[in-house]
Amino acid sequence: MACYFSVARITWAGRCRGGLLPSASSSLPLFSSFQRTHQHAGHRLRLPLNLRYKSTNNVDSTIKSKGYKFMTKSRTGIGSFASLCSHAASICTVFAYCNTDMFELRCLAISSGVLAMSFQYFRPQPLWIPIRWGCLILCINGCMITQLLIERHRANHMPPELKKIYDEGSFDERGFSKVQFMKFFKHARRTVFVGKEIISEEGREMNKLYYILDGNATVTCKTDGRKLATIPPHCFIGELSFLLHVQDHKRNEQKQIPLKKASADVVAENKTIHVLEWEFDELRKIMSADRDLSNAFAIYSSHDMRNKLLSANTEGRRT
Ligand SMILES: Nc1ncnc2c1ncn2[C@@H]1O[C@@H]2COP(=O)(O)O[C@H]2[C@H]1O
Repeated sequence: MACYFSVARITWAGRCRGGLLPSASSSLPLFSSFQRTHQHAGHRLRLPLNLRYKSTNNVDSTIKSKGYKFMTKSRTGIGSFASLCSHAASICTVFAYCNTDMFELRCLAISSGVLAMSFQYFRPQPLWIPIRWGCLILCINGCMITQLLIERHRANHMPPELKKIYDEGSFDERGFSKVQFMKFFKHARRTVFVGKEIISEEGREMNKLYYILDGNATVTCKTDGRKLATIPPHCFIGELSFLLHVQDHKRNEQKQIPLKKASADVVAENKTIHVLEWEFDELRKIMSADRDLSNAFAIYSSHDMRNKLLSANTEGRRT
Protein backbone atom coordinates (compact mmCIF):
# COMPACT_ATOMS: atom_id res chain seq x y z
CA MET A 1 0.00 0.00 0.00
CA ALA A 2 2.78 2.37 0.99
CA CYS A 3 4.46 1.51 -2.26
CA TYR A 4 1.35 2.57 -4.23
CA PHE A 5 1.27 5.94 -2.58
CA SER A 6 4.96 6.43 -3.10
CA VAL A 7 4.65 5.84 -6.83
CA ALA A 8 1.58 8.04 -6.97
CA ARG A 9 3.48 10.77 -5.12
CA ILE A 10 6.35 10.57 -7.61
CA THR A 11 3.92 10.62 -10.52
CA TRP A 12 2.09 13.55 -9.00
CA ALA A 13 5.32 15.48 -8.52
CA GLY A 14 6.36 14.80 -12.09
CA ARG A 15 2.99 15.93 -13.39
CA CYS A 16 2.96 19.15 -11.46
CA ARG A 17 6.40 19.98 -12.71
CA GLY A 18 5.28 19.27 -16.24
CA GLY A 19 2.22 21.40 -15.67
CA LEU A 20 -0.13 18.58 -16.64
CA LEU A 21 -3.58 17.99 -15.24
CA PRO A 22 -3.07 19.45 -11.81
CA SER A 23 -6.50 18.38 -10.63
CA ALA A 24 -6.56 15.79 -7.89
CA SER A 25 -9.63 14.04 -9.23
CA SER A 26 -8.06 13.43 -12.62
CA SER A 27 -5.03 11.78 -11.05
CA LEU A 28 -6.98 9.42 -8.86
CA PRO A 29 -7.64 6.64 -11.38
CA LEU A 30 -3.92 6.50 -12.04
CA PHE A 31 -3.14 5.43 -8.47
CA SER A 32 -4.30 1.94 -9.26
CA SER A 33 -3.02 1.78 -12.81
CA PHE A 34 0.42 2.90 -11.68
CA GLN A 35 0.81 -0.04 -9.33
CA ARG A 36 2.54 -2.02 -12.01
CA THR A 37 3.20 0.34 -14.85
CA HIS A 38 4.62 3.74 -15.43
CA GLN A 39 4.18 5.93 -18.47
CA HIS A 40 6.99 7.92 -19.90
CA ALA A 41 7.34 9.53 -23.31
CA GLY A 42 4.37 7.64 -24.66
CA HIS A 43 5.60 4.17 -23.55
CA ARG A 44 4.18 2.11 -20.77
CA LEU A 45 7.12 0.85 -18.70
CA ARG A 46 6.79 -1.97 -16.25
CA LEU A 47 7.88 -1.22 -12.72
CA PRO A 48 10.50 -3.78 -11.66
CA LEU A 49 9.05 -6.49 -9.43
CA ASN A 50 11.40 -5.68 -6.55
CA LEU A 51 9.99 -2.15 -6.37
CA ARG A 52 6.39 -3.19 -6.27
CA TYR A 53 6.13 -4.42 -2.71
CA LYS A 54 8.75 -2.34 -0.93
CA SER A 55 8.13 0.34 1.65
CA THR A 56 8.11 4.02 0.67
CA ASN A 57 11.66 4.72 1.83
CA ASN A 58 12.95 1.63 0.11
CA VAL A 59 11.29 2.58 -3.16
CA ASP A 60 12.68 6.12 -3.03
CA SER A 61 16.22 4.98 -2.27
CA THR A 62 16.12 2.21 -4.90
CA ILE A 63 14.85 4.67 -7.48
CA LYS A 64 17.72 7.03 -6.69
CA SER A 65 20.38 4.34 -6.53
CA LYS A 66 19.27 2.52 -9.69
CA GLY A 67 18.87 5.80 -11.55
CA TYR A 68 15.20 5.46 -12.53
CA LYS A 69 15.23 9.07 -13.55
CA PHE A 70 12.22 8.69 -15.79
CA MET A 71 10.02 8.20 -12.76
CA THR A 72 10.50 11.75 -11.63
CA LYS A 73 10.67 13.38 -15.03
CA SER A 74 7.85 15.64 -16.18
CA ARG A 75 5.83 14.60 -19.23
CA THR A 76 6.05 17.94 -20.98
CA GLY A 77 6.69 16.46 -24.44
CA ILE A 78 3.76 14.10 -24.60
CA GLY A 79 1.55 16.56 -22.77
CA SER A 80 2.24 19.34 -25.22
CA PHE A 81 1.58 16.98 -28.15
CA ALA A 82 -1.78 16.01 -26.67
CA SER A 83 -2.74 19.63 -26.01
CA LEU A 84 -1.52 20.59 -29.49
CA CYS A 85 -3.91 17.98 -30.92
CA SER A 86 -6.72 19.37 -28.80
CA HIS A 87 -6.10 22.95 -29.99
CA ALA A 88 -5.79 21.83 -33.61
CA ALA A 89 -9.07 19.85 -33.29
CA SER A 90 -10.88 22.93 -32.00
CA ILE A 91 -9.44 25.10 -34.79
CA CYS A 92 -10.63 22.55 -37.38
CA THR A 93 -14.11 22.58 -35.79
CA VAL A 94 -14.21 26.39 -35.94
CA PHE A 95 -13.28 26.31 -39.65
CA ALA A 96 -15.85 23.55 -40.26
CA TYR A 97 -18.61 25.68 -38.69
CA CYS A 98 -17.61 28.63 -40.90
CA ASN A 99 -17.68 26.53 -44.08
CA THR A 100 -20.72 26.08 -46.33
CA ASP A 101 -19.22 23.62 -48.82
CA MET A 102 -20.36 20.17 -47.74
CA PHE A 103 -17.21 18.41 -48.95
CA GLU A 104 -14.81 20.83 -47.20
CA LEU A 105 -16.98 20.81 -44.10
CA ARG A 106 -16.84 17.03 -43.86
CA CYS A 107 -13.07 16.98 -44.49
CA LEU A 108 -12.59 19.47 -41.65
CA ALA A 109 -14.91 17.45 -39.42
CA ILE A 110 -12.80 14.34 -40.10
CA SER A 111 -9.56 16.20 -39.33
CA SER A 112 -11.08 17.55 -36.16
CA GLY A 113 -12.25 14.05 -35.18
CA VAL A 114 -8.82 12.49 -35.76
CA LEU A 115 -7.08 15.21 -33.77
CA ALA A 116 -9.60 15.00 -30.92
CA MET A 117 -9.09 11.23 -30.81
CA SER A 118 -5.31 11.73 -30.74
CA PHE A 119 -5.77 14.04 -27.78
CA GLN A 120 -7.93 11.47 -26.00
CA TYR A 121 -5.34 8.76 -26.70
CA PHE A 122 -2.14 10.64 -25.84
CA ARG A 123 -3.40 12.31 -22.69
CA PRO A 124 -1.90 10.74 -19.54
CA GLN A 125 -4.74 8.27 -19.31
CA PRO A 126 -6.46 7.47 -22.61
CA LEU A 127 -10.23 7.93 -22.61
CA TRP A 128 -11.60 5.05 -24.60
CA ILE A 129 -15.28 5.99 -24.68
CA PRO A 130 -14.80 9.18 -26.77
CA ILE A 131 -12.17 7.38 -28.86
CA ARG A 132 -14.63 4.61 -29.75
CA TRP A 133 -17.45 7.05 -30.52
CA GLY A 134 -14.94 9.07 -32.55
CA CYS A 135 -14.16 5.98 -34.65
CA LEU A 136 -17.86 5.47 -35.39
CA ILE A 137 -18.38 9.14 -36.33
CA LEU A 138 -15.24 8.99 -38.48
CA CYS A 139 -16.60 5.95 -40.36
CA ILE A 140 -19.94 7.70 -41.01
CA ASN A 141 -18.19 10.84 -42.23
CA GLY A 142 -15.86 8.71 -44.35
CA CYS A 143 -18.83 7.01 -46.04
CA MET A 144 -20.52 10.37 -46.75
CA ILE A 145 -17.31 11.81 -48.20
CA THR A 146 -16.87 8.73 -50.39
CA GLN A 147 -20.43 9.20 -51.65
CA LEU A 148 -19.72 12.87 -52.43
CA LEU A 149 -16.50 11.94 -54.23
CA ILE A 150 -18.29 9.28 -56.31
CA GLU A 151 -21.01 11.82 -57.24
CA ARG A 152 -18.36 14.37 -58.25
CA HIS A 153 -16.41 11.79 -60.22
CA ARG A 154 -19.55 10.69 -62.10
CA ALA A 155 -20.48 14.31 -62.79
CA ASN A 156 -16.99 15.12 -64.10
CA HIS A 157 -17.05 12.04 -66.33
CA MET A 158 -20.64 12.25 -67.57
CA PRO A 159 -21.56 10.49 -70.83
CA PRO A 160 -20.84 12.60 -73.97
CA GLU A 161 -24.55 12.86 -74.74
CA LEU A 162 -25.26 14.48 -71.38
CA LYS A 163 -22.14 16.64 -71.62
CA LYS A 164 -23.47 18.01 -74.92
CA ILE A 165 -26.80 18.92 -73.27
CA TYR A 166 -24.98 20.49 -70.32
CA ASP A 167 -22.82 22.66 -72.58
CA GLU A 168 -25.36 23.55 -75.26
CA GLY A 169 -28.09 24.22 -72.72
CA SER A 170 -25.74 26.57 -70.80
CA PHE A 171 -26.54 24.76 -67.57
CA ASP A 172 -23.31 25.90 -65.98
CA GLU A 173 -24.01 29.61 -66.52
CA ARG A 174 -27.66 29.18 -65.52
CA GLY A 175 -27.08 27.85 -62.02
CA PHE A 176 -26.69 24.07 -62.40
CA SER A 177 -23.54 22.44 -61.08
CA LYS A 178 -22.54 19.23 -62.84
CA VAL A 179 -23.63 17.17 -59.82
CA GLN A 180 -27.06 18.85 -59.74
CA PHE A 181 -27.40 18.40 -63.50
CA MET A 182 -26.69 14.67 -63.16
CA LYS A 183 -29.21 14.34 -60.33
CA PHE A 184 -31.82 16.11 -62.42
CA PHE A 185 -31.25 14.32 -65.72
CA LYS A 186 -30.86 10.91 -64.13
CA HIS A 187 -34.65 10.78 -63.84
CA ALA A 188 -35.42 11.93 -67.39
CA ARG A 189 -36.84 9.67 -70.09
CA ARG A 190 -36.40 10.21 -73.83
CA THR A 191 -39.50 10.68 -75.99
CA VAL A 192 -40.23 11.70 -79.56
CA PHE A 193 -43.11 13.86 -80.83
CA VAL A 194 -43.97 13.70 -84.49
CA GLY A 195 -44.91 16.81 -86.54
CA LYS A 196 -48.13 18.56 -85.41
CA GLU A 197 -48.48 16.29 -82.40
CA ILE A 198 -49.90 18.11 -79.38
CA ILE A 199 -47.49 18.49 -76.46
CA SER A 200 -49.75 20.62 -74.27
CA GLU A 201 -53.27 21.86 -74.66
CA GLU A 202 -54.45 25.08 -73.06
CA GLY A 203 -56.71 24.41 -70.08
CA ARG A 204 -55.76 20.72 -69.87
CA GLU A 205 -53.95 19.42 -66.80
CA MET A 206 -50.20 19.10 -67.29
CA ASN A 207 -48.46 16.22 -65.52
CA LYS A 208 -45.15 16.18 -67.39
CA LEU A 209 -42.26 18.53 -67.87
CA TYR A 210 -40.43 18.44 -71.21
CA TYR A 211 -37.00 19.59 -72.33
CA ILE A 212 -36.46 19.96 -76.07
CA LEU A 213 -33.26 18.34 -77.33
CA ASP A 214 -33.72 19.04 -81.02
CA GLY A 215 -36.45 20.48 -83.20
CA ASN A 216 -38.86 23.31 -82.46
CA ALA A 217 -42.28 23.52 -80.89
CA THR A 218 -44.92 26.10 -81.75
CA VAL A 219 -47.07 27.94 -79.26
CA THR A 220 -50.46 28.80 -80.72
CA CYS A 221 -53.50 30.78 -79.63
CA LYS A 222 -56.41 28.41 -78.92
CA THR A 223 -59.13 30.75 -80.12
CA ASP A 224 -57.80 31.77 -83.54
CA GLY A 225 -54.91 29.34 -84.07
CA ARG A 226 -52.46 32.25 -84.36
CA LYS A 227 -48.79 31.45 -83.80
CA LEU A 228 -47.61 33.11 -80.58
CA ALA A 229 -44.05 31.88 -80.30
CA THR A 230 -41.53 29.24 -81.26
CA ILE A 231 -39.87 27.19 -78.55
CA PRO A 232 -36.33 26.31 -79.68
CA PRO A 233 -34.11 23.44 -78.45
CA HIS A 234 -32.80 23.60 -74.89
CA CYS A 235 -36.00 25.06 -73.50
CA PHE A 236 -38.58 23.57 -71.16
CA ILE A 237 -42.25 23.05 -71.91
CA GLY A 238 -44.60 22.85 -68.95
CA GLU A 239 -42.34 24.60 -66.45
CA LEU A 240 -45.10 27.12 -65.57
CA SER A 241 -47.50 24.37 -64.44
CA PHE A 242 -44.68 22.55 -62.68
CA LEU A 243 -43.53 25.58 -60.67
CA LEU A 244 -47.15 26.28 -59.62
CA HIS A 245 -47.62 22.63 -58.71
CA VAL A 246 -44.50 22.68 -56.47
CA GLN A 247 -45.61 25.94 -54.86
CA ASP A 248 -49.12 24.58 -54.12
CA HIS A 249 -47.63 21.44 -52.68
CA LYS A 250 -45.42 23.45 -50.33
CA ARG A 251 -48.48 25.35 -49.07
CA ASN A 252 -50.65 22.26 -48.50
CA GLU A 253 -48.30 19.39 -47.91
CA GLN A 254 -50.92 17.05 -46.49
CA LYS A 255 -53.56 17.55 -49.18
CA GLN A 256 -53.86 15.95 -52.59
CA ILE A 257 -52.99 18.82 -54.94
CA PRO A 258 -54.83 18.98 -58.30
CA LEU A 259 -52.53 19.38 -61.30
CA LYS A 260 -52.22 22.80 -62.91
CA LYS A 261 -53.65 23.60 -66.34
CA ALA A 262 -51.41 24.37 -69.32
CA SER A 263 -51.28 28.04 -70.26
CA ALA A 264 -51.05 27.48 -74.03
CA ASP A 265 -51.33 25.03 -76.89
CA VAL A 266 -47.94 23.68 -77.87
CA VAL A 267 -47.42 21.43 -80.91
CA ALA A 268 -44.36 19.83 -82.46
CA GLU A 269 -43.22 21.92 -85.41
CA ASN A 270 -40.79 19.68 -87.26
CA LYS A 271 -41.22 16.16 -88.53
CA THR A 272 -40.00 14.81 -85.22
CA ILE A 273 -38.72 16.52 -82.11
CA HIS A 274 -36.70 14.73 -79.46
CA VAL A 275 -37.46 15.63 -75.89
CA LEU A 276 -36.69 14.51 -72.36
CA GLU A 277 -39.62 14.16 -70.00
CA TRP A 278 -40.17 13.99 -66.24
CA GLU A 279 -43.29 13.12 -64.25
CA PHE A 280 -44.29 16.12 -62.10
CA ASP A 281 -44.72 14.07 -58.92
CA GLU A 282 -41.40 12.28 -59.27
CA LEU A 283 -39.55 15.53 -59.94
CA ARG A 284 -41.29 17.35 -57.10
CA LYS A 285 -40.15 14.66 -54.63
CA ILE A 286 -36.54 14.89 -55.86
CA MET A 287 -36.59 18.67 -55.56
CA SER A 288 -38.19 18.77 -52.14
CA ALA A 289 -35.34 16.58 -50.90
CA ASP A 290 -32.71 18.87 -52.44
CA ARG A 291 -33.23 22.62 -52.00
CA ASP A 292 -30.12 23.50 -54.03
CA LEU A 293 -31.43 21.51 -56.99
CA SER A 294 -34.81 23.19 -56.66
CA ASN A 295 -33.13 26.63 -56.66
CA ALA A 296 -31.00 25.69 -59.66
CA PHE A 297 -34.13 24.71 -61.58
CA ALA A 298 -35.85 27.99 -60.63
CA ILE A 299 -32.83 29.96 -61.90
CA TYR A 300 -32.72 27.97 -65.14
CA SER A 301 -36.46 28.47 -65.65
CA SER A 302 -36.17 32.22 -65.21
CA HIS A 303 -33.56 32.33 -68.02
CA ASP A 304 -35.79 30.07 -70.09
CA MET A 305 -38.83 32.34 -69.61
CA ARG A 306 -36.77 35.41 -70.48
CA ASN A 307 -35.78 33.82 -73.80
CA LYS A 308 -39.38 32.82 -74.48
CA LEU A 309 -40.63 36.30 -73.73
CA LEU A 310 -38.04 37.87 -76.04
CA SER A 311 -38.90 35.35 -78.78
CA ALA A 312 -42.65 36.07 -78.31
CA ASN A 313 -41.95 39.81 -78.63
CA THR A 314 -40.08 39.18 -81.90
CA GLU A 315 -42.94 37.00 -83.25
CA GLY A 316 -45.46 39.68 -82.19
CA ARG A 317 -43.58 42.37 -84.12
CA ARG A 318 -43.53 40.18 -87.23
CA THR A 319 -47.32 39.55 -87.28
N1 LIG B 1 -45.78 32.79 -75.07
C1 LIG B 1 -45.08 31.68 -74.85
N2 LIG B 1 -43.86 31.54 -75.37
C2 LIG B 1 -43.15 30.42 -75.22
N3 LIG B 1 -43.59 29.37 -74.51
C3 LIG B 1 -44.79 29.43 -73.96
C4 LIG B 1 -45.59 30.59 -74.09
N4 LIG B 1 -46.74 30.39 -73.44
C5 LIG B 1 -46.65 29.15 -72.90
N5 LIG B 1 -45.48 28.58 -73.20
C6 LIG B 1 -44.99 27.23 -72.84
O1 LIG B 1 -46.06 26.35 -73.06
C7 LIG B 1 -46.32 25.66 -71.88
C8 LIG B 1 -47.71 25.22 -71.63
O2 LIG B 1 -47.79 24.62 -70.36
P1 LIG B 1 -47.31 25.49 -69.11
O3 LIG B 1 -48.24 26.60 -68.89
O4 LIG B 1 -47.05 24.58 -67.99
O5 LIG B 1 -45.91 26.05 -69.59
C9 LIG B 1 -45.93 26.67 -70.82
C10 LIG B 1 -44.65 27.17 -71.37
O6 LIG B 1 -43.64 26.23 -71.20
